[in-house]
Amino acid sequence: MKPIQVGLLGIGTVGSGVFKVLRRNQEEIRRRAGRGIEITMVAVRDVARAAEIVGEGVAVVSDARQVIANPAIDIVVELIGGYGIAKTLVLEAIAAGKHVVTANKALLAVHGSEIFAAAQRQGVMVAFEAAVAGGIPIIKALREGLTANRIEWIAGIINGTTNFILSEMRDKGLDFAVVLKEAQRLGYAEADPTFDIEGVDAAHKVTLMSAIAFGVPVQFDKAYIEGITQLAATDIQYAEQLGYRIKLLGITKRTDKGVELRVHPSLVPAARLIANVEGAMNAVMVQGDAVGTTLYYGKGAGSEPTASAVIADLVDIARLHTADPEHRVPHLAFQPHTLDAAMDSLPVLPMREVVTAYYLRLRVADQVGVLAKVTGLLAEAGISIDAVLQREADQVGGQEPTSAQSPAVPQTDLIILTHETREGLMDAALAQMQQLPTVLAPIVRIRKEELA
Ligand SMILES: NC(=O)C1=CN([C@@H]2O[C@H](COP(=O)(O)OP(=O)(O)OC[C@H]3O[C@@H](n4cnc5c(N)ncnc54)[C@H](O)[C@@H]3O)[C@@H](O)[C@H]2O)C=CC1
Ligand SMILES: N[C@@H](CC=O)C(=O)O
Repeated sequence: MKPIQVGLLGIGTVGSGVFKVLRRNQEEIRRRAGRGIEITMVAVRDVARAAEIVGEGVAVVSDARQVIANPAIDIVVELIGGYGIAKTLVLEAIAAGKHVVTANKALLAVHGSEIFAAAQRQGVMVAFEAAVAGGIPIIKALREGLTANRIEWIAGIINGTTNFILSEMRDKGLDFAVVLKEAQRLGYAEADPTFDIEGVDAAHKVTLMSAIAFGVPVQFDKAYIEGITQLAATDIQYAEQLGYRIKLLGITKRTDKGVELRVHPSLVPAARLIANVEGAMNAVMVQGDAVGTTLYYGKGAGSEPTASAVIADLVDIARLHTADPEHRVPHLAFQPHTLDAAMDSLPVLPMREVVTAYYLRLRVADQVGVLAKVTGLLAEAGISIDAVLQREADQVGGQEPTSAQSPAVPQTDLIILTHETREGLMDAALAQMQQLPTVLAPIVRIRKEELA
């Protein structure tokens, strides 16, 4: 059988990895796919540089539309990134009857419904294993391996840049800005690192997993997103003293009222495997009713790890493209006509309806009765306390007094762990606590997940 012909749009970090791995492992890949898979055309901004990577025998062009228009190309691989030109090109490739592989989580999280619907109409596949957790085959696991299960929840470390930053801040006591620069130097961070550190990249990924897990459309606009830029080294150290690590988690959970879809820093018990995922590594926990808890671990970014996922998609398409479209694995795991109806019974919940536990840190005046006032307000709100810790304000260092603080007032940090409560109740209690004259700085609130 003649080889499948692939056109690459973009040959940067991921594209060059795809090219190298496909060439290095071509014989094994051919035996798996049942036919060869060859990159025959590449579109890129810097044609001369790309020509050096691909060598002779591969056409390198600067206009991506030449790839899409080439009738010999069976699969278009979009590795440009972003929502702009990438969206136009993906839709044009679909309209031209090409199968598409993409690593672009931003594009699919925001415009997935439109893109999957267009692909459905054209009878082509849009494969995106590399879009979530890089080299970890989590899309395949959720869509196929766990297909017997009613998925209960997913919690993942799905952004390598932020996990690297949190690990380095904890281990080496380094500042946020220093570690971010290093993450950029190592190629983990997105072109605009704001997406990484503000939690947007993780929200793109958890949005895709949520849709596949619960059979609902992709709904990035309803995700709650909080990054790590406000996180103080003080809290990382207090969490450690209490037996927890702070991780940026992407969480999606099925509840009686709907689906939680959120990204924020979370305290996780230090004994959990996921709490020990360090550096730029990713890990995803999935809880299914039949299988129980499963954990998937590996490299979530980088040239060859991400290429591994892109090529797995190419092999899938090589195997499946001759099947009737209705006999292929649905893009979002569930049959497309069922997605909108499921949204009615499983709406994405507003953050005030989310139920979770909390870590609170209050910088307070070290006076008689302060603790009683604070715990009294929590009790009035019906919020149960799990543990209280008091530490001298300068004991872990790292926090300057705010302008509201008088250096003459002895200060202390109250650290409170609560049991689970509704976020709306916690918001109201925090607003009241913040009004107390003995509370000297903005209260720190970090959510806490037991993940058991
Ligand atoms: N770098 C990583 O580790 C991972 C990246 N991804 C995703 O993979 C995609 C690609 O990422 P990278 O390879 O890191 O990006 P990159 O910035 O290294 O490469 C982008 C490539 O697109 C080309 N390009 C830009 N505009 C173009 C246009 N109009 N026509 C043709 N080519 C054009 C550039 O010349 C470059 O070759 C993004 O969606 C990213 O989010 C996903 C997982 C991991
Ligand atoms: N910037 C991302 C790269 C992969 O998606 C990350 O840090 O995980």
